Amino acid sequence: MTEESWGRIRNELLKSVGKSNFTNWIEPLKLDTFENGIARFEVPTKFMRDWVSRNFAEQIRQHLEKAGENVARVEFHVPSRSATSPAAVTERSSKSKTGAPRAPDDSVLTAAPLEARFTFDTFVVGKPNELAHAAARRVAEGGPVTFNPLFLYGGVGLGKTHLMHAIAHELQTRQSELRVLYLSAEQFMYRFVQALREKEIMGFKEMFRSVDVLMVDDVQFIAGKESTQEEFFHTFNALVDQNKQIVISADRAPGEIKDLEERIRSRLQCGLVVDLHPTDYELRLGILQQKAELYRSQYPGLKMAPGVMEFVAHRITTNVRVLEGALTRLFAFASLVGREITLDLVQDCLADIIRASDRKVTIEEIQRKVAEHYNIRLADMIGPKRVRTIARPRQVAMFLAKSLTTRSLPEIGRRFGGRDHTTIMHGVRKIEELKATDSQLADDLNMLQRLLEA
Ligand SMILES: Nc1ncnc2c1ncn2[C@@H]1O[C@H](COP(=O)(O)OP(=O)(O)OP(=O)(O)O)[C@@H](O)[C@H]1O
Repeated sequence: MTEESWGRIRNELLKSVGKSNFTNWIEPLKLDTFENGIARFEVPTKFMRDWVSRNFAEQIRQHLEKAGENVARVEFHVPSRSATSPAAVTERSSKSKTGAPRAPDDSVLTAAPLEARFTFDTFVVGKPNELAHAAARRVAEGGPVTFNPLFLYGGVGLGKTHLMHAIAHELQTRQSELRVLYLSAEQFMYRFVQALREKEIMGFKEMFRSVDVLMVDDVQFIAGKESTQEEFFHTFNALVDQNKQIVISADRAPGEIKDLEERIRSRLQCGLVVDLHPTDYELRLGILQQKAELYRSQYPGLKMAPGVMEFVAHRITTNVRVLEGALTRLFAFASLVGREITLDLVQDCLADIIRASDRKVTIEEIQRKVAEHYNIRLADMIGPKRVRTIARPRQVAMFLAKSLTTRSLPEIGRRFGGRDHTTIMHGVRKIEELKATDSQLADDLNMLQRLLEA
């Protein structure tokens, strides 16, 4: 391949990766050699090497191939300073040319792959995560270090990893010369053990101490692992001394991680400790709406009945990962069977998830809260009176029993003084109809639902 044909290929790449990716990542590549089907490119920094090999190598290889070059793989290497470290490599398959599985180091694990969709743009902000989001944004601005470390914690699937990747993406865009290293605590340990085994501990130390931003996910993993903790401690101190930003995440607050050395615990508490709270209804709805937008473009023509998103946001409260999984399943299922996404379809398709995440609101609780709200006697909820002032709240309670519990209509009927399931169905429909036009009723329902969920 000549410089000239590489020039043409670059033009093609510009079209496929877009202007800003091209300027950031492709333009700085210098074709070094092209021999035996291996195209070697020079990249200015290690970080860039890892980034390009993770995100663009395959595209580059395909473009070369399209242009008629017989290319088995592309490699990137940093000249001079880091010439001794292995080049990041991407291959057509995970096997090496000899057919043997690749050793882990072949692909350079200096940073774990970043998930492209974990950006600030796709992160929905609500009350439960606004502080964590603001702190992450501040770090991502890349200005002078104001708190070190930033310690993000929260339960499973609440967005810790998403925020960390978002910081890395943002820093990358703003200051591509920064060396940002993101990895899980498990990978940290893995690399440490490997360095010990291969007597490359100096290289390990040098690598970790030369980054500008270090992000370690799931730090609770190193608890109880003595020598990894020790090494982590030294790395941490060395970076803080150089005023380099550190971002840490864990599933709980530093003080609550068992078997963590006291000196590490206190270091972790030194900066800003913020938690991601469990999601609330509004945040869940926001996340669902955002994801649904994406799916709508993927599955054009698929219809969704009103109230579906609200129902899912009410009923699936476990965590965002489960919420996303539910939506994925819903769209895939609906498109497979060619049906509109209705509440019935949701109940069919997500029954297991809904059951698992059921908050166990009881019908009795619903009756009590609704009676209190409308100022009627609890006994009248299940009694025979038909006056509107009692019948309407009773229907509201029926509606909530249907939407907030997994009880069947006959079962709900039994709890409402032995009424027939058709009566319950009538009540539920009535409220469904009314709430579309009666804003007072819609507000009442919202408030009651929130009360019952609290
Ligand atoms: N506020 C949010 N907006 C949009 N998506 C979100 C939000 N919070 C979480 N998610 C999504 O939920 C999923 C789980 O999030 P993530 O992997 O960041 O969780 P985590 O807190 O790191 O969980 P774990 O403790 O299991 O590692 C991801 O797909 C992420 O994009």
